[in-house]
Amino acid sequence: MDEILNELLEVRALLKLEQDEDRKQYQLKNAQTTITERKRLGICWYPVNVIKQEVGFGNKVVVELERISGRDQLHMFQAGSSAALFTNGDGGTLNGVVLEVKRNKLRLATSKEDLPDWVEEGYKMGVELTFDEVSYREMEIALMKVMEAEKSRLAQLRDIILGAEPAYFRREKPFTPVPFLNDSQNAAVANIMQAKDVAIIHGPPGTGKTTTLVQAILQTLEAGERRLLVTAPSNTAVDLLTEKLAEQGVNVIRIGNPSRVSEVLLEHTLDSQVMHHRDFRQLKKLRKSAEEYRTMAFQFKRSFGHEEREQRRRMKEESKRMLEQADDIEQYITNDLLDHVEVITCTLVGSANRMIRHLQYDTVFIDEAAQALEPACWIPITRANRVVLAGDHHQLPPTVKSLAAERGGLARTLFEKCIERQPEVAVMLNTQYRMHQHIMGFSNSQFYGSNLIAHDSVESHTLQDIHPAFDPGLIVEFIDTAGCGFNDQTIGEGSSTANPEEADILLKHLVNLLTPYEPGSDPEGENAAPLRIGIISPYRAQINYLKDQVEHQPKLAQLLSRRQLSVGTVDSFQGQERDIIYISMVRSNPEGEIGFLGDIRRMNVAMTRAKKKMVIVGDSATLGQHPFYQEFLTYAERIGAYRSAWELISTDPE
Ligand SMILES: Nc1ncnc2c1ncn2[C@@H]1O[C@H](COP(=O)(O)OP(=O)(O)OP(=O)(O)O)[C@@H](O)[C@H]1O
Repeated sequence: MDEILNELLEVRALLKLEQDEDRKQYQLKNAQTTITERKRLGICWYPVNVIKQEVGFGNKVVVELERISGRDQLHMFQAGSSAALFTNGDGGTLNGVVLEVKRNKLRLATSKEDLPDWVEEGYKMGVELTFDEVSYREMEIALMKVMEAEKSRLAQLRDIILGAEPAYFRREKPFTPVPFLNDSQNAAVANIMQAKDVAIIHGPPGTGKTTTLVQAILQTLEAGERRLLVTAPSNTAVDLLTEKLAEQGVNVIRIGNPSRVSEVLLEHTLDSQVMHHRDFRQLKKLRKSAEEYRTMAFQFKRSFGHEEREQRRRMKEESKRMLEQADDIEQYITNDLLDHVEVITCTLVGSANRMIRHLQYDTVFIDEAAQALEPACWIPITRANRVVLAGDHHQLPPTVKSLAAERGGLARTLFEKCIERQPEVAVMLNTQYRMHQHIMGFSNSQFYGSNLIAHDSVESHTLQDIHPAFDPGLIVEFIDTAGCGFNDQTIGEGSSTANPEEADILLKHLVNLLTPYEPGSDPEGENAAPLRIGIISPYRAQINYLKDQVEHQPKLAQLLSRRQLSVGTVDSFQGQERDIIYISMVRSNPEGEIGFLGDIRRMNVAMTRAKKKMVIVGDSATLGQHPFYQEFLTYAERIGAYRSAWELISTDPE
């Protein structure tokens, strides 16, 4: 027991380090720069005008701001960001959360029921992003709850998930397989239905993890559980699940701000559900009257006499009284909705949102659990009777900014701990629907114990299936630049690395491959989709170079503008797939220095994005000094994927 408490104390200490580092990086970027610089960085708009004020949830004022200078410049504001309105008139600031951003306007939900006087007094104002302390505070609260739990359900879940107590399953419980799921997917759903405490879906690339998770949620509802929480660390994943559940006719409410605007998502936000409630009209009427009183009150400016000030005070009070009443009605509507809902969806931190933080759930589902910080996972678990985790601990771990926290193990997830200490709670999905068997082969042997199988529909598919003009050729190619005299170069004070010559070889190969293909000539049909290509590199400087060069190749530029070609970091491709993937390894030096190519989980993500063709360009002499890449080279030779870059160089007309 003490061991578990010590472990949690350690996690708490690491989280503190991370918070300090995160804040430090934020402050460095923000506070030590001038307003002009902050504007340039896209974290500040200045000056802005208040073009509208209204009353939002909890009687707090929502202001709509419009930027006056720097219009249409790129910026970092997005729904959900913490931001503050500020003035250098009297140095005031007003904290809030961004609700919505539209080109040069944004709506800020402030933390106050009344705007401070400086807003009305004609000072120049700006709005800027602030450091997000809320997430850290919620993680800290959750960790404390977990550590303090005794003889409660939370205490049991903590001990089971962290491996100190066995997990219990009702294996005798009958389960009817879902007809369109494969055997391992059905086994994962059955495992969830029979689990009393915790179950894990381990979903390697392309194995239908989302499909399986959605079916598990439907089955759980069918079995009579009411009110489930479905969460993930990222808004994108939460949005996807919300849409899929809504599609299945589930009564679902999305708490928090969706990351994109879609009809289905908007319809399922709490705000929208409140608006469609039968008692909403009453609420609206009260808010409107309150607004009228406020407007009247503001007609009495400070400079007027005692009588007017008194009037202003009375009207503001009346307005406040009405708003309180409106708030009660809103609370009633919200409770009514949350009492009857089947599934609530939100991010991990969002599960501590004040609208739902008091709720308990029969089952909490956490998707992308292998990418979430442990303390963030505890936030929803403190509200759970049962927990289901889904993810793949062989793909990207969560990002940790503090080197000390990372070294201390903060990137080690709850998913990883649980699957290692309680392997029997997990079922691995073993059939993948993405990669040709040669593309799957290496990752399969390195990470999945060779237990993955390529489904019949993909195991031998080739580019010819997309377009008859393609030569089926090799499915996997390793283009070896060893001996070509290339060298990687450090860019920007050691922060990134590039290898332009390697990039040129890569693009030359791609242009050759695409010779028989005319953009826009893709076969038409119900399931036909245009060819899609991805170029991945772990290094930002290399990506910048590649992007620049792509613009100079007419066909590639055309594909880029048709969104059939994308160039990006490994992280930007997580969860995605392309027909063709090129990977630029960059590292090429006599010291065998491979930098963060040594992060093999990141490389596993890169190597499992391709469906029909994967081309890796790199220097075998440098890469081969690392055992993982040495094995890759052996694999490439075994399947006949090895080629020397000389073949490409010698076909150069120059
Ligand atoms: N049982 C199945 N039969 C046929 N196709 C399936 C099956 N399960 C999943 N698929 C297909 O596999 C693809 C991936 O499914 P899904 O999006 O659920 O996967 P995922 O595991 O969440 O993906 P990722 O690897 O990005 O995490 C989809 O095109 C889906 O239609």
